[in-house]
Amino acid sequence: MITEDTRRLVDEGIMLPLMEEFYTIQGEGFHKGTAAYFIRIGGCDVGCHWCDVKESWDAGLHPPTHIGKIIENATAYSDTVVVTGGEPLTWDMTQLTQGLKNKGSKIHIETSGAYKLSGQWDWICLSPKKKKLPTDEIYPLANELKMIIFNKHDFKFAEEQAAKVSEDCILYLQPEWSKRDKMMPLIVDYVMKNPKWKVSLQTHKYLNIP
Ligand SMILES: C[S@@+](CC[C@H](N)C(=O)[O-])C[C@H]1O[C@@H](n2cnc3c(N)ncnc32)[C@H](O)[C@@H]1O
Ligand SMILES: Nc1nc2[nH]cc(C(=O)O)c2c(=O)[nH]1
Ligand code: SF4
Ligand SMILES: [Mg+2]
Repeated sequence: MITEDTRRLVDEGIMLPLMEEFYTIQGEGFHKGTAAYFIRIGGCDVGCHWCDVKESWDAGLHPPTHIGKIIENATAYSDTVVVTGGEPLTWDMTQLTQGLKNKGSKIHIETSGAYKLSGQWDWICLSPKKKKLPTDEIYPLANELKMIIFNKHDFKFAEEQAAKVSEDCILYLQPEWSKRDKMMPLIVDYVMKNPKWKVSLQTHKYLNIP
């Protein structure tokens, strides 16, 4: 049972439901290959049927954890921190990112952008989902757009989303993991015909690391 006090601290972003934290190599997108400390915050109701961390969805399963502890752990390992989930923007990220910034961390977020943007970010990886589109405010701020390709229609959705981000936003197509053998040849073909896009692979899954 969560007390009223804990609930208030979570609402204020002083505590967050922490699913897991781990030091690894960023596997995806622009920073792939870079060592980083990952903070996975529980809670997401976007509901992607192919989500590879469904265990994260129910915030109630993940212990409310003081951000001071999260920051202490992260900064002991790495100067680059990736905040992911779940959907991290379910929560107010102001306090967590301020605390990390005070310690000089480079702070990256992996987000669907479906909820109000909070926090200060050095790098925003926006991965829009059809079921709950990003808020208008996040598109111009995204540093990379990472579209997941599960079927052929996803190329059209990817183009619609690319039309909304800034000129300098780096565009990635990433195969949905279970469909990678089927979709990868289509992605290769698409990127050669439309070279504003780049391929992103979930390289950590090939490397067998978290
Ligand atoms: C698990 S999500 C968490 C962050 C946020 N909720 C989001 O969707 O961006 C982290 C990244 O993994 C991607 N992803 C999730 N399941 C995937 C799958 N089965 N295959 C490929 N990418 C996947 C998401 O699109 C997102 O870019
Ligand atoms: N190594 C590694 N790289 C990642 N990039 C994005 C991830 C995520 O789940 O947000 C992820 C992840 O879970 N592991
Ligand atoms: S938005 Fe992210 S965490 Fe939520 S279901 Fe989709 S991929 Fe999973
Ligand atoms: Mg992942």
